[in-house]
Amino acid sequence: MSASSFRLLVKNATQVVLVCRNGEEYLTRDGMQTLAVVENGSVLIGHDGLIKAVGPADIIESQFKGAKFDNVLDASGMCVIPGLVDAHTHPVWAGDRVHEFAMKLAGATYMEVHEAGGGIHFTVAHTRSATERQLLDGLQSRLERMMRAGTTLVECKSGYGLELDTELKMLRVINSARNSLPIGISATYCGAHAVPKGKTMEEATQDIVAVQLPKIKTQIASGELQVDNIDVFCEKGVFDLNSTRCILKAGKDMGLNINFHGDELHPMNSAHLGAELGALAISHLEEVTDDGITAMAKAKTSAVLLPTTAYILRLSPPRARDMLDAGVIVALGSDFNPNAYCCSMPMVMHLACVLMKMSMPEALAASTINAAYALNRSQTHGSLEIGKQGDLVIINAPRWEHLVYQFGGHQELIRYVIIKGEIVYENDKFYYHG
Ligand SMILES: N=CN[C@@H](CCC(=O)O)C(=O)O
Ligand SMILES: [Zn+2]
Repeated sequence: MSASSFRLLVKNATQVVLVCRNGEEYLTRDGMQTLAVVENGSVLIGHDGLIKAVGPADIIESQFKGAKFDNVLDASGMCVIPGLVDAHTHPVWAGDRVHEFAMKLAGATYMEVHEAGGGIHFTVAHTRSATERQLLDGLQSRLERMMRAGTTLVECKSGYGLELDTELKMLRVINSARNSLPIGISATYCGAHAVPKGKTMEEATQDIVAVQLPKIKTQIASGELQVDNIDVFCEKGVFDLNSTRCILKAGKDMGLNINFHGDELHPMNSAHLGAELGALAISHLEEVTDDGITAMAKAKTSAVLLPTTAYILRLSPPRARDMLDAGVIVALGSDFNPNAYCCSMPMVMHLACVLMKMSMPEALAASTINAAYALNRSQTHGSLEIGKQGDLVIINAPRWEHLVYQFGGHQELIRYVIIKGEIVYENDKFYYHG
């Protein structure tokens, strides 16, 4: 091959986990059992940030003899996996809720706290009065923390404003983070995260459909905002099925992907609604019915499961095995929010394995290709294949499964995080205890 130049060569990794190798948009149960892995492999990333070659180290070495590389990382003894994708977070807010964690540990339920004016309402009050700069500072440090834990693409929701100005403020903050940090962002408008104090559900629905969405549409058209998805918290005492349908349809009509909270605390028929509307994803699903599972499998509506929430709220975990057996596309998310303060997808994968009985390959596929599918990004993210974005995590361990197995050990295990072929995090304090 003629001499050419590239941004990054990662060579001689003990394992390169491709996840899949045939351009799959997602994996269902059978495809998740044995992920595509190259032993002693290399990955080459071009100046455009895209993967140019991935495969056995000796083949890549001879194929690219004489080529120039801006950067070469010798990954001998280490493993490479695709950058992790976190398909569900609420990272823009002010005011922590550590006091509510104490209440919940003492026995209060999520809805008891919410109905007493705490929970989302507490965060809404603090987020409304925070400045855009304060919110951006908080968001940036949370996203950097996620990046250090291996996340390279993350879904970020608004939803602590519940009125036009604050929802727009949150979406602008997400936009600024997109422009100032290397991490990939999928932005979600979640103005229907709760019914604001002083309004009925019907009034809140009307405000979203007639006031908030049209304004957001104008700002998307003018290029002021980039918004990818629409979300509603479809739950008893929050938004019922009809209001949810009305809001999601209005969002879909303006080109947003439907990606909403459903069947979390009560069976709401959210899964049927998502399938009916062609939703790309429904999150939570702790209370989904068997029929709902069947409907999601048929519609290829992915299930974004959030083991941190079930763990913290001591709920029965979502039925991942039943969903996988029925052919549902299962993805994972951290659900980072003031209730579930977890920025780490490796910890989410561990919880998914232990609490939801997923295998480690299933958990990795759910945190890469399937999470990318939930965000409509699996053409560009979620696996190490030629032409996809060069987002990688290099783990200082001889098998990739250590990242899941060593619960809370990701900070020591992750050696490099790479986005578009650039090192965005280098850990020089790494070590490996076998
Ligand atoms: N369930 C609704 N929304 C969030 C919690 C948000 C909050 O409590 O602030 C969730 O996905 O867990
Ligand atoms: Zn959520």
